[in-house]
Amino acid sequence: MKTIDDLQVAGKRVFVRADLNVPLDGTGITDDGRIRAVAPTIAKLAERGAKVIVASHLGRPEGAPDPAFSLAPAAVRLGEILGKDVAFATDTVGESAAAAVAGLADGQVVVLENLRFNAGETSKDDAERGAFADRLAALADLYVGDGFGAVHRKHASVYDLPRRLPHAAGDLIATEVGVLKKLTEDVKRPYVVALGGAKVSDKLAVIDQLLEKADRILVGGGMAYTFLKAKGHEVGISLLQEDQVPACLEYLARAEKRGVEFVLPVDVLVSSEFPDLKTKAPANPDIVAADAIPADKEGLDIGPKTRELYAAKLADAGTVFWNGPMGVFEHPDYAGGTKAVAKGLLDSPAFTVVGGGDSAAAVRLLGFDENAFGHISTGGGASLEYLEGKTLPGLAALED
Ligand SMILES: Nc1ncnc2c1ncn2[C@@H]1O[C@H](COP(=O)(O)OP(=O)(O)OP(=O)(O)O)[C@@H](O)[C@H]1O
Ligand SMILES: O=C(O)[C@H](O)COP(=O)(O)O
Repeated sequence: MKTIDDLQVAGKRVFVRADLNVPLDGTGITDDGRIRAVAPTIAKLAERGAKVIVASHLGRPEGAPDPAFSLAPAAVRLGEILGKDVAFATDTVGESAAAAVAGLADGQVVVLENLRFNAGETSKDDAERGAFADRLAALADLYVGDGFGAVHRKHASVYDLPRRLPHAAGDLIATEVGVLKKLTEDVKRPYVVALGGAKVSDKLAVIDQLLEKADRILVGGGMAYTFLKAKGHEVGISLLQEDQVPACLEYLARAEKRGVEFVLPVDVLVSSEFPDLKTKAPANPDIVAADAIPADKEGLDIGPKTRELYAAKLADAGTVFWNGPMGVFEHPDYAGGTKAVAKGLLDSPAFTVVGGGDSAAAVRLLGFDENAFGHISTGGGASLEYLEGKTLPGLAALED
């Protein structure tokens, strides 16, 4: 993969595909880790005299503008981090973007509006995606891929655009790939993987491959309930990927056969409603055994016995990879499981990697020192798929 140092950027319009998909509380950014992570690449390009065009997705708007997913707050925050004015275009390939790019002097930066306000960005139709990539390509002379969190997506700005412009990997992608590569080549054992979070359908499949690599897999967060269901337990109104129940059964059987320790929650915190993340009003959850979730309740965090169990399972690890919060950590009543696992990582002698936008944010928001972990990856799904050994569209496009 070429790096920024291989590009002559002075005076050129350089399109930087970043991942500014940061957690928002209304319109306020609750954790700016992903913006800080890509800022050095943007600063370097600007210092070298590029006209820098930053583009990203935020959330999952459905191919049309939605103010709730505007990148405007991220542009403001990027300006604060860089210590310079950052322009903002109110569209991605329309008049505002064209005018903003045309108005850039060397060393200036513009952030375009959310790429996913355009249906072409995420389209499964190659021609539709290609047509959108053509319009993006018209804005720039060079492409720098640095949105590591999105490299597993075959999207126009990630996969099709680098095929249309001379391209290189940004410094964040280079660092991320460097660390994760080590986890695929040379892991100190026991290798423990902790999985949680909410993107269950995306992430269940990685277990298939992890069963070949990990010695122990701890499951929490929204991911746990499909496994509990597979074990024959009722999960009430918890997050459930019903169509994956047979796959989960197969994973459990294979884990046993291969001698991979597969650890599920023994107790959970439940409530009849999802907590209010804005007011953070007390949720007063109940603690129930994992095989006794009431029909009208939802599991929202791992319980105290599970926290102790997972801490013990992390204590002797040689390597830990953790993706996905153990519960709805954004609410204080459901942050305990995520806190316990974060502390378990820090207390273990292992080389620890935390992956994922929300997982990394959780670590910081819950007061842990991010520098105490071996590596905090900006990619959740992306890092998991990398560890799975998959070809990631956004990395393959940069290698070509
Ligand atoms: N039991 C649960 N039920 C519902 N949501 C949950 C549960 N446990 C965790 N979550 C939610 O999972 C979300 C994070 O999941 P996600 O899979 O997006 O992780 P991530 O670290 O951001 O990875 P990525 O970078 O791939 O998005 C949090 O917002 C958290 O509230
Ligand atoms: O948060 C992430 O994992 C990345 O920003 C990718 O977002 P996506 O899962 O909506 O494609």
